[in-house]
Amino acid sequence: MSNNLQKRQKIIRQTVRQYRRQLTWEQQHSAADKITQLALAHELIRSASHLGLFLSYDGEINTDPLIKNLWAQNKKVYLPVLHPFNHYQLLFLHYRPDTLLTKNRFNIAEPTLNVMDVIPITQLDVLFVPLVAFDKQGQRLGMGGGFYDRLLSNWHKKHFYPIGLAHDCQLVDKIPTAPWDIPLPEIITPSKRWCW
Ligand SMILES: Nc1nc2c(c(=O)[nH]1)N(C=O)[C@@H](CNc1ccc(C(=O)N[C@@H](CCC(=O)O)C(=O)O)cc1)CN2
Ligand SMILES: Nc1ncnc2c1ncn2[C@@H]1O[C@H](COP(=O)(O)OP(=O)(O)OP(=O)(O)O)[C@@H](O)[C@H]1O
Repeated sequence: MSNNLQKRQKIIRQTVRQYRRQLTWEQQHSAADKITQLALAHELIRSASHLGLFLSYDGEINTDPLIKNLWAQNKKVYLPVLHPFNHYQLLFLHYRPDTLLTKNRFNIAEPTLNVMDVIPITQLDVLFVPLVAFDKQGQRLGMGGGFYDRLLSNWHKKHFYPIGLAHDCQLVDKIPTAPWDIPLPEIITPSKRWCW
């Protein structure tokens, strides 16, 4: 990757993560409420049984209310867990109200690894994708680990439908992209559903 591209991406990450952290408790609460309502009214999500979510950190939109509503509808929720050996891979584990959580090396809560709870990514119907910034073309910039880029490559052939979740303040003019950056077909923010 060119140094210049990395630098531009780093500046966007720093700026937008700062915006996110500055959101007040009230703004966070209202944002979580709005994306939960938008998601629950979404046809594809209504018909999905197996959904990949993530547990929020560093100012990301709070997914707890959405997860609780999905559980109440008897849907199965899965969370990403860092692969123990393969540093760039995520596993998805079944998340239930009584699941034990531990902190991973990034300090993000994740289910304790138990192979019995792992689901092949191809069995997910919907994959909610975290992101740091997005633009009006649907390009996303993540935390920089390349985890979701790898999952999203050829997503059309993998059965699941990816949906980004973000605050409105995460929209930027243009994300400088690398060849492996995969645009999302949809991003839900508190104010609207962005579809491409
Ligand atoms: N909620 C949530 N879970 C997620 C992701 C995410 O973006 N959001 N990920 C999406 O891929 C994966 C974790 N990816 C990450 C990639 C890099 C850093 C990172 O650079 N963190 C530190 C610095 C490094 C460190 O502490 O060792 C930082 O905050 O700057 C964090 C997470 C899996 N789980
Ligand atoms: N499909 C891929 N195949 C091989 N390497 C990849 C792929 N996607 C990303 N990478 C590698 O991962 C690194 C990080 O990628 P990038 O900065 O685009 O991550 P990100 O989109 O911000 O993070 P994430 O996807 O985890 O949210 C890149 O420098 C690249 O080396």
